[in-house]
Amino acid sequence: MSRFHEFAGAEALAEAMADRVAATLSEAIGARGRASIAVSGGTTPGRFFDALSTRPLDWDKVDVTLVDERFVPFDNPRSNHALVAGRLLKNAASAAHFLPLYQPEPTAEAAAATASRTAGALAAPFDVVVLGMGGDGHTASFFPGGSHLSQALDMGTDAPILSMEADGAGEPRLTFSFRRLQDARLLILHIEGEAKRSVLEKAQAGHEETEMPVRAVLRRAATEVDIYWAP
Ligand SMILES: O=C(O)[C@H](O)[C@@H](O)[C@H](O)[C@H](O)COP(=O)(O)O
Repeated sequence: MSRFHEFAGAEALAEAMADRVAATLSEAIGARGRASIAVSGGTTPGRFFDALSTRPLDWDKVDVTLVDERFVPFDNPRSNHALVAGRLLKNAASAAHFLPLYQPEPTAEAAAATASRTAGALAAPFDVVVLGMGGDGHTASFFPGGSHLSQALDMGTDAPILSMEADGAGEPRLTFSFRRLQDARLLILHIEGEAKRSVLEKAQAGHEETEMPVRAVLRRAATEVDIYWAP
């Protein structure tokens, strides 16, 4: 199930989504003393990060991590950590505690195992998960044809973080599993543009998850998905 939130433009979406996420994080801190959020990288979330970074809350009680990461170090322009450091972990949000997925290990598999003991050890469920979606219907690093796709989508998978390789992914990836993302207290899918709306409609019209892995989130996430969209 999902709820569709349409906005006139990207700025209005970013402000509304930042308000909703900030309220959820503050509520979590009030209820449990800390809050956790896993965010996606890519080109879509920048405005949202800028807006969220200004929201007044007890950021020193917020654990921030990534839904997925490219297997590259911080100084690589493809790094999602670098994106979050530059666009989110500033202003009020500079006080947040960030847990990276990338680890300086010889392989992505070894990095996934190490990250599973650090970022992956954050208490489940996340308070907030923000997903993006690619034109091929991937979300997180659940890519069609991915090397560990079935394991990543399997609710029986214990490992919180897995490596993933796929033709459409570029470098090897590190990704939280579907199981660790799907029950977030607030589960958002953030997409923008007409092309992505068409991809979403195609995903909603079918059921084969290996073809469009975002379908796993749309069809069987424990939490109802809040879809945020602007043209
Ligand atoms: O590491 C990543 O790239 C993201 O986590 C990925 O899942 C992203 O959300 C989609 O690929 C959409 O990316 P765009 O926002 O660039 O379209």
